Amino acid sequence: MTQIPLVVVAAALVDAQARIFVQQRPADKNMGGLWEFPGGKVEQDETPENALIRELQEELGIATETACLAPATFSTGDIDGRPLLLLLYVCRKWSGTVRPTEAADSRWLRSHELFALDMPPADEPLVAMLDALL
Ligand SMILES: Nc1nc2c([nH]c(=O)n2[C@@H]2O[C@H](COP(=O)(O)OP(=O)(O)OP(=O)(O)O)[C@@H](O)[C@H]2O)c(=O)[nH]1
Repeated sequence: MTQIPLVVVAAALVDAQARIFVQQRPADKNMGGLWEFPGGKVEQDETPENALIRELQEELGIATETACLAPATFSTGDIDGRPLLLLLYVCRKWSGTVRPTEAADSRWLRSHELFALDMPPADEPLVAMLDALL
């Protein structure tokens, strides 16, 4: 049976030094310990951009808006047997200070440094594309 993909949105926050924010998933979560871009699942009746704005507020305490979210690339994969569609946006403008609320750890890294991180399989093509883009 064909399943509707789970849509997950994520942001590459890029600072003035061209560093990208990544955070480590808590050990007790699905894919715990892996590094990822902030974001999460798009809920019913949410646009992808509104979902990402909400997740950035919840996870990092920052505010941004749709006009500051540039669609960058996407990848596909699966989560527990369900197809995954992972949408990555680049965001260079937000208000507030990035303060992770849920992450086990976090870092600001140059794009080439992301290759050394242990990330979910669906993030690998995103990292390669980001490195080419930035
Ligand atoms: N945020 C985020 N999730 C990712 C990335 N790559 C990737 O495979 N995922 C997967 O996409 C799913 C996102 O779910 P989540 O648990 O972070 O989302 P959420 O905040 O809505 O979760 P909740 O159900 O705990 O409220 C996870 O299974 C996660 O492992 C990524 O770069 N960022």
